Amino acid sequence: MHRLRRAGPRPRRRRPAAIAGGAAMRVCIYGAGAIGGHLAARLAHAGAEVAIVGRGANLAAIRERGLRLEAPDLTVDVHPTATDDPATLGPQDAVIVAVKAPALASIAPLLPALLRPETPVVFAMNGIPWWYFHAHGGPLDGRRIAALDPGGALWDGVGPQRAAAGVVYAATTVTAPGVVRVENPKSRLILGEPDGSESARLVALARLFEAAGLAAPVSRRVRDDIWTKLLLNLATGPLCTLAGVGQSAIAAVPGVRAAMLRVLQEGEAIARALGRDIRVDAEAIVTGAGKLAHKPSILQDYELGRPMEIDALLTVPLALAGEAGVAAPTLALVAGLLSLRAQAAGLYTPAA
Ligand SMILES: NC(=O)C1=CN([C@@H]2O[C@H](COP(=O)(O)OP(=O)(O)OC[C@H]3O[C@@H](n4cnc5c(N)ncnc54)[C@H](OP(=O)(O)O)[C@@H]3O)[C@@H](O)[C@H]2O)C=CC1
Ligand SMILES: CC(C)(CO)C(=O)C(=O)O
Repeated sequence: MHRLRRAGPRPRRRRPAAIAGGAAMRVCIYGAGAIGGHLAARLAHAGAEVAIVGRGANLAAIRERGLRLEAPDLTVDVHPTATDDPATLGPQDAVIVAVKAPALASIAPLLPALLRPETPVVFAMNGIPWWYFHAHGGPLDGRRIAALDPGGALWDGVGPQRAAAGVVYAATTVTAPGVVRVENPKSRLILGEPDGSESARLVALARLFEAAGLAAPVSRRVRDDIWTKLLLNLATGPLCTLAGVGQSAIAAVPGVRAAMLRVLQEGEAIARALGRDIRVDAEAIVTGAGKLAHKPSILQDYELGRPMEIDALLTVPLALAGEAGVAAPTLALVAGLLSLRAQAAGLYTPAA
């Protein structure tokens, strides 16, 4: 039994989605930190068959005491299957990867043990994904991004045809091993296929998350969603990390707020030059970000001495801006400073 403590009125317990044949959908969450822990806890609480691949102190705590989610709408302790060896879990109906981008190369060889020929792999991560140009169409179709998939381990070993996007809106922190706190009241996981189809595999997964109390729309234009989310990361992550404070603190300083607005405008121009149909309300985004004390995950990484997602969040978007002939001087400045700081801390090595 899960121990429950809920904030607010008791939500209706929904039945988990089922796959063809009536069996419960087996989902593996690879990487049980802030985002993976949040997703796994909701699924487990809703009764889905969820297993976690984790490591270290976090895994030890989940095995010993279970996983605790503290979200505005739900506080719950769950006890999902948790392991450091994906081979012990066997093939899944869906895999959700929620590690930081620099960890992808090391997990790539271990993912196939979780896969049947039809198993989708959702990368619930920030930034430009390694598969971005798969099914993109146009002259860039099928282009690989070496900085995000060194040696092609994911493209060749997992395959872009399995890949799907997971765009996460949830300001989340691991506050202690096995304990995940979500700050914003309305979390969201936008799912999307690279080819824009509303596939049965994502619709089934979306139903599962919706049943678990997490909004999970399936987007037909998920690259637009990837960029819209990335703009928020660009406006918050680097400046918070340079200042060593959370979002509300930077947004309260007029000069920094102005830089956040400029970064959003530059990011939007890059996205539009790449064909994305997005138009953001920069003022509203900065105001919204400034309401949360949240330390962006890239700052969390810096403070905890973990490899930082500089390539997926900054280097690759800036390289794409350069190719598209879009000037992004403010973004280049904050990215350059952050890169230097990350290199000095031994948390990032630029590609040669
Ligand atoms: N936190 C947030 O608010 C948000 C984060 N995101 C994005 O979501 C993605 C995940 O971020 P987040 O959850 O914050 O990151 P965390 O660092 O909190 O979680 C990642 C987890 O993966 C584990 N991990 C890394 N490598 C392996 C491995 N080889 N085997 C097993 N487990 C492994 C890490 O273990 P260890 O701790 O030992 O490194 C950690 O527990 C990132 O792309 C991030 O940018 C998106 C929206 C919001
Ligand atoms: C919550 C948000 C948007 C903060 O920048 C994020 O994605 C992160 O922490 O990485």
